[in-house]
Amino acid sequence: MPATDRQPKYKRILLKLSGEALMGDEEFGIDPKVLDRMALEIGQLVGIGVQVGLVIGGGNLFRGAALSAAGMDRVTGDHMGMLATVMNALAMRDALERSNINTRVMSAIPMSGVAERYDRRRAMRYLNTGDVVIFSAGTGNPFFTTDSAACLRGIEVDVDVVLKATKVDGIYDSDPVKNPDAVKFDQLTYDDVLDRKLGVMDLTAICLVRDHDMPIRVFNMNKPGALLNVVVGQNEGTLVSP
Ligand SMILES: Nc1ncnc2c1ncn2[C@@H]1O[C@H](COP(=O)(O)OP(=O)(O)O)[C@@H](O)[C@H]1O
Ligand SMILES: O=c1ccn([C@@H]2O[C@H](COP(=O)(O)OP(=O)(O)O)[C@@H](O)[C@H]2O)c(=O)[nH]1
Repeated sequence: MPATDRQPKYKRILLKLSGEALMGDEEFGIDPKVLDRMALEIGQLVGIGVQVGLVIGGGNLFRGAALSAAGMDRVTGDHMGMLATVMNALAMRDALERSNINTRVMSAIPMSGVAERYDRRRAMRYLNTGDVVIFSAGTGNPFFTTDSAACLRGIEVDVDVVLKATKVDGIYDSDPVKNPDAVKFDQLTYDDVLDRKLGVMDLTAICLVRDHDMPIRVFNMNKPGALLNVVVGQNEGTLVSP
């Protein structure tokens, strides 16, 4: 069925893409083919009238915790990680705009001339007009992750659901990358994720969505069409809700 014949379940979403997803088969950096594929899939959502906010990680470039383990000051490492997310956001905007999708990059760290400073009300106006808004530089603070930034921005701009796109099919009873016998869940509560210490998202992010009853769906972005399936209400991945 063409994408345009499918009715969206959500009016506004926040899609979180991990930085590593942008690497494709490379060891580091950004694979332009992956960006183009993601732009195509995001364009399908815009095409059926869904308002899309995006948060992109920075793990394909720098992670504060890894830099700190190698001897760097942690806060400096986290600043580098946040700047990495801005680079990814600029690359994604470029790919989206080449697909004729109007895109705004906002940054939690003021960066005049490169990205607009994050402003909630302005972001909501852009979303209302159908522009994709990329929220970059995480929360602007060290010691947080872009999963937390995605949940924070999603709650702030009042999305219907936070979608965490990852490289596994959902949330399992243990890490499926390490345990081939791991069993996938279709649905979990926030407390299930916390009590069972399921490592797919950091605890700060889970606590934040739990406190605000914001549903999250974890799904595999490497599966073609999965994003559209999620948005039209099909049972992809794992739903975490109250
Ligand atoms: N219980 C679990 N269910 C699903 N994935 C898990 C679980 N525990 C750990 N993971 C790992 O979490 C990763 C998803 O997080 P993601 O943010 O996409 O990656 P990263 O943290 O490497 O950027 C998966 O690739 C998977 O290996
Ligand atoms: O609010 C934030 C968000 C991110 N980061 C830093 O940016 C890096 C990249 O983000 P993340 O690890 O979440 O990216 P992903 O795993 O999604 O690629 C993190 O490791 C942190 O060092 C941060 O300090 N504060």
